[in-house]
Amino acid sequence: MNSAVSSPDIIAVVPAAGIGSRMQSSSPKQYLTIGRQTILEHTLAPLLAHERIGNVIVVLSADDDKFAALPVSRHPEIITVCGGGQRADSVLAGLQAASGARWVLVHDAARPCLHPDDLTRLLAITASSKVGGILAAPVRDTMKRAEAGRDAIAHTVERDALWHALTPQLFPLELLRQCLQRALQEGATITDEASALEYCGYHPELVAGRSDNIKVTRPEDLALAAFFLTQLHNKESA
Ligand SMILES: Nc1ccn([C@@H]2O[C@H](COP(=O)(O)OP(=O)(O)OP(=O)(O)O)[C@@H](O)[C@H]2O)c(=O)n1
Ligand SMILES: C[C@](O)(CO)[C@H](O)COP(=O)(O)O
Repeated sequence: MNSAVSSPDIIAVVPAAGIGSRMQSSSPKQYLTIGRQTILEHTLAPLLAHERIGNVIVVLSADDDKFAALPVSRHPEIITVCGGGQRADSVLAGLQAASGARWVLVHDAARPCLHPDDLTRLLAITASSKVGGILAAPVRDTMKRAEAGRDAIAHTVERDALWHALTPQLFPLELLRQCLQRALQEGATITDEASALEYCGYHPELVAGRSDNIKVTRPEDLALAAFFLTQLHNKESA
């Protein structure tokens, strides 16, 4: 336990209200299992274990009947709220239940392979940043823009300074709440929290993160996530 931390100054929001349609599975992907735990349990573990993170707000779909059966649902730091139609609506619902912390960390339920070193490096920006930032991975492939309406190359996209946005994403709680509310009210397309701040004119920091912090999205991602989690747990127990 780090004695320098007097009390948690970060609250976490975990959007877990999706249906996982691209996963083509019978149950929402956050409840698929890797080893002995669901993807959601793997995702929650490092957040609940971090001394700077207090409550973890898990955003569930209104008809979720699985979370309550998980032991983690009884953790004293867990709060649950109902999500909305889009991920951004779910995150905003989570923010409406967030209080008592200066910072909010938003992390996809579908990203179970978060490395503790990445979490630590992201949290370190609170010492210097007033805007916040995100874990991100520099693009490694040549990127192509398709022609409208057809799978043919229109042109190559300049990949210098091009990054994959990951999660967690970390922002001052009130700033994110205000930016997300305004962006959604004004009909902006918001696919991550940083895009709400960008919409309002801010430039969040990019914190280079590991490319094995994958979002389980398609069927082939499950085996990859299982491999990465095995690597992570072997390292932690070494
Ligand atoms: N209305 C929504 C949609 C998504 N999410 C969450 O946002 C994260 C990232 O979204 P994505 O990977 O797109 O998950 P799904 O929307 O479930 O997947 P799909 O788009 O394939 O249906 C997931 O943890 C998902 O549970 C959410 O809380 N509320
Ligand atoms: C938030 C995110 O994971 C950053 O890459 C991504 O935008 C989520 O997109 P999705 O279509 O909701 O999975």
